Amino acid sequence: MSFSQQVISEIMDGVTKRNPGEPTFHQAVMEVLESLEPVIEKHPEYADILHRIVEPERQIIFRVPWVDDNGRLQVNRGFRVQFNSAIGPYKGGLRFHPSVNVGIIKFLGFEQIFKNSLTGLPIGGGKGGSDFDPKGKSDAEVMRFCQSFMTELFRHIGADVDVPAGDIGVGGREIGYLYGQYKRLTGVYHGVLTGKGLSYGGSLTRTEATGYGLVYFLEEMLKENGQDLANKTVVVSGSGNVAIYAAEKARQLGARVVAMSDSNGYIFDADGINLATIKQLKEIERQRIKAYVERHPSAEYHEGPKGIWSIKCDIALPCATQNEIDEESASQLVANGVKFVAEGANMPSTPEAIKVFQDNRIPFGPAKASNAGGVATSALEMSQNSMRCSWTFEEVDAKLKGIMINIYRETSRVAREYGCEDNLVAGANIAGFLKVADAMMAQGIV
Ligand SMILES: NC(=O)C1=CN([C@@H]2O[C@H](COP(=O)(O)OP(=O)(O)OC[C@H]3O[C@@H](n4cnc5c(N)ncnc54)[C@H](O)[C@@H]3O)[C@@H](O)[C@H]2O)C=CC1
Ligand SMILES: O=C(O)CCC(=O)C(=O)O
Repeated sequence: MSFSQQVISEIMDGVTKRNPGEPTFHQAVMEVLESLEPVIEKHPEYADILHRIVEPERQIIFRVPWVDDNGRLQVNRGFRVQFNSAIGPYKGGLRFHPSVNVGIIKFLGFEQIFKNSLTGLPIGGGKGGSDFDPKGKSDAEVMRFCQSFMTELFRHIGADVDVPAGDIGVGGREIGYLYGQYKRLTGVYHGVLTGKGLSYGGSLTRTEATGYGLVYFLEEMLKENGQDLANKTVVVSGSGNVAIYAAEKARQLGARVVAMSDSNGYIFDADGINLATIKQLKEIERQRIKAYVERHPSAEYHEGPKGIWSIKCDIALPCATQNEIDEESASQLVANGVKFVAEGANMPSTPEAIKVFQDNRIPFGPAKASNAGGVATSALEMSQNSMRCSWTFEEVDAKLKGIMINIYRETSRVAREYGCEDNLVAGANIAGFLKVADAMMAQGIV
């Protein structure tokens, strides 16, 4: 066993023992550590950093009591994991979903360290959320929950300390309620959350940023292979914030998006999905995707989200949730001739699925790089808040595009430098790590 393999195996053993029952966290750490083998071989001095980087600086777990519309007491659990502040204030979204537990928040917070570093902007890594399910709740219930959640969270965050944003189940409505309560508790009007409404400090383009950024990244991947999006058939899983705006940008660039999904099932529309209908159903009516076929009878609805990967396409953009593409789905995509895959969701492909894509030489954009446009634009929102100014849509969009092109180029350059040509997973993990590791070294053992 080489020195680097020994270090990695020792750290992985420690992570598994110290964090029992947290398989997604183990999965996220394993992927990064494996990528870092050539780095530790070349620079053994980084070995000590690895021991520290897998341990969050702080984990906050709290009770969130609230009263439902029937006057009954409900109690949820809240989380904020402040993972790494070496290069800037903790930054990362809040997820409200019944599946949330500390392991899920730790996997997301860990990924966020490297993603945020890749943006080139001064933001550290963090993530939070709750096992609260906003689905089926009234606006008043969501408001009371958000107010209670912030009543504890406010003492741990700040514009230069920790700046949360949205993720699954947390969109403009939730950010508004959270911000209102923060302001009420502190009396301070500053950029403590991103994804805010445009009338109270939000940035133009933040809503579109993750999806648009994903497609800007994809465009660079295509360009590198002498191709573009015109007339390509695209499958996008999910139908939330990331999926909708990835589909919108892909369509603007000439592609045909034929399928989208939610946690219940998927729709296939050979004419191309009508995004106005999806926005109406998901952003306004908060309905299931099944309702699409009532408005577009020539489209098909199928129960179960996984079947979406059996649709023949040139490009697959998983934009729903973690581990949604397993080995079987990846093999199905490859057998049906998929040519490019880029991740919009966080860790949507299992390690086995990634291996299938890589073994078949399918260009593969890993989440940390390809979905970094959302958090990058959040950092641009923080800059605008600090400067007390608002940039135009075009200005923010141009900066976002520049950042995504840069992430693609840097990721492929670093992959080449470390002998992993064309492996963007390795490139993203190494490039993201090096900046944070150098900052940690410079700041001493803290
Ligand atoms: N919102 C953002 O700016 C960013 C989000 N992400 C990631 O993107 C993914 C999606 O997040 P958002 O779009 O913000 O959330 P969202 O809450 O707006 O939408 C999530 C969508 O995924 C669907 N879904 C959930 N489980 C599913 C499954 N198993 N199969 C198919 N669909 C499923 C839901 O029905 C919903 O339509 C998550 O992995 C999130 O962590 C990553 C970077 C930034
Ligand atoms: O905009 C942000 O701060 C959060 C984005 C996020 O949660 C993510 O990149 O996964």
